[in-house]
Amino acid sequence: MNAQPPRIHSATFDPIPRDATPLVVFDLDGTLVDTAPDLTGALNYCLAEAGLPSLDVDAVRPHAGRGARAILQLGFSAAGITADETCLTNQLPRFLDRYNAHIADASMPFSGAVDALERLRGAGFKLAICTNKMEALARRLLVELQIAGYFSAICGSDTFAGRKPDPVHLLGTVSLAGGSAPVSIMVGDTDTDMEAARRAGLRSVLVDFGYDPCPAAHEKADLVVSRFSEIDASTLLRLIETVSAD
Ligand SMILES: O=C(O)COP(=O)(O)O
Repeated sequence: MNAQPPRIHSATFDPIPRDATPLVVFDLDGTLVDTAPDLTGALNYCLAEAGLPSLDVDAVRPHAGRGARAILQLGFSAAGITADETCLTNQLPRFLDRYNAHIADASMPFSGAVDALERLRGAGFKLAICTNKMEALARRLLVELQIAGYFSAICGSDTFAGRKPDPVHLLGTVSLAGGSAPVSIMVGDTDTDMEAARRAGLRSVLVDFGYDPCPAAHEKADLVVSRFSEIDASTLLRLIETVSAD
């Protein structure tokens, strides 16, 4: 692959570094990969052990980007039980063990996601992951789906001192990937992602097919897309150029 990195023309758009390679930072759950089926599987395993009814994946999907504790809480409250902190803390290792062992049984990249990674890499973009999943789980999922090799950095909720929407998480990811915030774009599906981008000073793209594309997320996003085919190099470069034009 001999594609030259796209150049951002600094004569018009200072202070963007002249030779900076643009970076696209992807959220994972609900953006790049539909992880809801295996998260639901881990939840239902815990519910079955507790003698409680299972939940359908469609009931879990809107909550699937909120982390294991929130998913467990959902399952218990659907059975009419308010799970307190002790209950959640007890259930968490069971949930995570089960999820770790079945992390890619049914989870799949969203339609067009792998083509978009291929296209952007071919156009000279760097790619990274910034997820509120634990880093080890994120790495395992990406390896099992055979897409880990696309990313210059894979950063989870425990990689840095803060997690999204704390800008430390996103700026740390940009730094580890060898990128630069003014030429980096966050692609995500929730208000947490859009808020993180805003606080870190990155441009943002909201995918509206994800788990929680709420009105607040729409309001903060610089661009909203409904399919991966809309995420192409020229669209992203135009978005980057508006940084210093604002
Ligand atoms: O697991 C979570 O808490 C959410 O993960 P995400 O940041 O990839 O959406």
